[in-house]
Amino acid sequence: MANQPRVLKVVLIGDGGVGKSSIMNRFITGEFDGQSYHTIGVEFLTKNVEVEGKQYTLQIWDTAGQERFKSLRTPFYRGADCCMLTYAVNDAQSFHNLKMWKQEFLYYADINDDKFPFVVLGNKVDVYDKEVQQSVAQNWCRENGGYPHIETSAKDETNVTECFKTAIRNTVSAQLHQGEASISNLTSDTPNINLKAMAKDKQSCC
Ligand SMILES: Nc1nc2c(ncn2[C@@H]2O[C@H](COP(=O)(O)OP(=O)(O)OP(=O)(O)O)[C@@H](O)[C@H]2O)c(=O)[nH]1
Repeated sequence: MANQPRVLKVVLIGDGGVGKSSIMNRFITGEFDGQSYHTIGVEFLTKNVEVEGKQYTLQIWDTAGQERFKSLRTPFYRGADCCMLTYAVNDAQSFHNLKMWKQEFLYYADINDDKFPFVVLGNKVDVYDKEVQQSVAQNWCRENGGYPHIETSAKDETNVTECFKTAIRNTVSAQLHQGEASISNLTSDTPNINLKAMAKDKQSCC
């Protein structure tokens, strides 16, 4: 059981057309399709990934970004371990909409915790008509919760594997901190149990 890969549910959200499906497909199949097909509802694929000597099964949920599919995508936010807020670097509006996406996710995932492990992706970094500078996006991430920010290209494969590995590291670290925070809330008269070690064990189970 200890060697079973840990399953992590990662949800990709962001405006229609920013490249969510392309990022997922590039990561899973290694291929890129220049055609545009709007996702209807959600699709999910899995992939086993090793990070720092540990095995994870990433369950990647690609959601439809178009407003008309809102009711189809939001039921799938619950139970997410991590959320990738995605914009396209050549589409400033998709970057401005990240705040709305974050709120939608927290509301429908029923999460109050602002420390939820979001990762922000600026996709299509291969294009020449960049509208969102990296420093601007990094500032937004810093001011909105200290989220990792990664510029990706599903087209030329820039940082595609790296962004999912960052998602894993960030999720594991956030869950570990949550475990430690709940431990520190317990009274100190539990002397015979190493609670911190238990929280760490929990990371490698299920
Ligand atoms: N230049 C470039 N184009 C990309 C990149 N990623 C995706 N595209 C193109 O952008 C378009 C939209 O990509 P999708 O992956 O369908 O976007 P999406 O975010 O899944 O869109 P919805 O399903 O509507 O939410 C397609 O024509 C892709 O080929 C990229 O990294 N660089």
